[in-house]
Amino acid sequence: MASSHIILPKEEEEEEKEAAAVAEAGLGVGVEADHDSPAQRPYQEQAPGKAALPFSATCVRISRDSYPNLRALRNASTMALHDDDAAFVKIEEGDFGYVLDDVPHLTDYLPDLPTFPNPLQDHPAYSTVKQYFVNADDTVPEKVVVQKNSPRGVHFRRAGPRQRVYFESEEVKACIVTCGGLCPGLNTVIRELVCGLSHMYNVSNVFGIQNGYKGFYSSNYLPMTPKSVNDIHKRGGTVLGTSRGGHDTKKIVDNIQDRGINQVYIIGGDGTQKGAYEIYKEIRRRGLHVAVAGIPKTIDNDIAVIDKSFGFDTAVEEAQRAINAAHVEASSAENGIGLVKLMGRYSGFIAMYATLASRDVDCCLIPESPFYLEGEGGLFEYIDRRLKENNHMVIVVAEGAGQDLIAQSIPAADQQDASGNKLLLDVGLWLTHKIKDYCKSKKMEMTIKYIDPTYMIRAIPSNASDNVYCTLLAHSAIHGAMAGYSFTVGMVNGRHAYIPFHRVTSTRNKVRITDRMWARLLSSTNQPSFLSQKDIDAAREADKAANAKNQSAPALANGEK
Ligand SMILES: Nc1ncnc2c1ncn2[C@@H]1O[C@H](COP(=O)(O)OP(=O)(O)O)[C@@H](O)[C@H]1O
Ligand SMILES: O=P(O)(O)OC[C@H]1O[C@](O)(COP(=O)(O)O)[C@@H](O)[C@@H]1O
Ligand SMILES: [Mg+2]
Repeated sequence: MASSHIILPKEEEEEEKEAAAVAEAGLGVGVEADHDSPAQRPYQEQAPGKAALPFSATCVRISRDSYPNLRALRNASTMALHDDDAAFVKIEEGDFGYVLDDVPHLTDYLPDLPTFPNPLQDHPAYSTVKQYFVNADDTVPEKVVVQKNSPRGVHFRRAGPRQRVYFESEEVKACIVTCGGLCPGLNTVIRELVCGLSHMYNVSNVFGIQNGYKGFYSSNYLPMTPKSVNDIHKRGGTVLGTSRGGHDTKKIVDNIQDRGINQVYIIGGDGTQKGAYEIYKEIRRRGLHVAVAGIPKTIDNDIAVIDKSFGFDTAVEEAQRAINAAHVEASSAENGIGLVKLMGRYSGFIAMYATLASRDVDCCLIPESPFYLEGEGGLFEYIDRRLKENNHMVIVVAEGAGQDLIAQSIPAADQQDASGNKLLLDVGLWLTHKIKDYCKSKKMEMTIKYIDPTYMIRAIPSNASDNVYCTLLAHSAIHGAMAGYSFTVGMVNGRHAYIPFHRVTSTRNKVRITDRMWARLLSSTNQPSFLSQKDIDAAREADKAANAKNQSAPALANGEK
């Protein structure tokens, strides 16, 4: 395969200079392992017990010294990669600007591990599957919209069962932990991990870690069986308990090592995936035969790279009940206003999708789109107009919206939770008072009903489609761990993929107010955009800069395919 193909015109000169400097200093791309192409090493021909190599072509260890490749990755995507992470990044470059941002494999530091046939091939239920195993070289593109001459861009390793695995079923000792806030579907993922390990790979040693990361070193591990988890998907929350804080890498890995755990399944959001990455790095430093699989969870749906996080659909669906109630209350009163607060600390995906789904919402406020109350084009003016036209209105506000505005009238205490997340001021309550005061000042009779369903929404079990999604995520995670990879699993453009930890933790998805999805919302509610021409130009410029960096394709909004 060709390499060093992505050279972007913008920085060509700079690149050349850097490459020359690297060559002069005698530095370069450090090749960790050189793997044959699949044609040269059909699995069937391998001597039993000999390590099957995890992927074809060159596995490159990127370091500060192998700068051109690192630059290629940075250029091929909008990701901001820290140099500290660079030592753990595996990049493979191919023809026409193809970049594989690969996930680490056990053989990266334990090259002589034996392999075993995948027990799935003897499973009667899977005997009808046309292709038992995914092709070892299959990858999934990060961007699917490309132009004729654009480079092929960043790809991730496709998820799925491999022909050979790096663990014998009897020797697997797996553990599962849930961290961070609750989210519909946690119990379904736990259930499907336990059942999938047992049913697909005959693994019977599975343990639950209680109450998040701290449970690794402060509680007993709970044995879990398909029988003990049979019904848990019908319940909200997590049967294992969860927490924020408590991540102590050394103590966690000490316990993993002492208890002989060799597969770690970590369900949680961006903070949790950062923790999973730290655990992986420590496991690797110690040279342990342990795979780490992250399953991304966040009700806010703001985890980078993946199409959607589990539980999001359920949350949007459940939010309809609150919006309906707000609409009933508002439309039954004279000048009635229904105000619904939905979750979304940094991003307004739940609010945006719940609004678009409902059609009863007159105004949606999200963190990404700053709003103002008074004056021309402000919220009060819109409320005035809407009540005159319709006699009632429904407002949906994401909890992270308007925080700067609130801080102007309520001194922010700047408190944080155990994970270091800033504690938010209640925008719903604040807005209720502000609207009441405004109407009073205008001597306008009105009724406002504030509904906060946030914790009720995230405490319910996942809906049918999320249940299926959770099952697929759990299965993909199991296949990857059995095959010896460490990764975060997720759906990328409709295909499941193994994504490097650094990818999902280095940025956060946000609603892009310059995208068509937000325009759809504005047109469906008819609300003011609260943006001046200057704001719009600035947002466009920011997007342009991001897209210029990502030459492979213009970035699309989450969900806008
Ligand atoms: N940078 C980090 N390194 C290691 N662990 C982290 C990091 N950030 C958060 N965590 C841990 O991840 C867990 C959940 O994090 P949090 O941000 O609260 O939720 P979420 O994972 O849902 O985003 C907590 O136990 C926290 O200590
Ligand atoms: O009250 P808690 O448990 O800290 O959770 C509240 C926060 O959790 C969230 O649901 C997001 O958390 P996750 O990313 O962990 O799912 C936010 O929307 C909300 O601000
Ligand atoms: Mg978080």
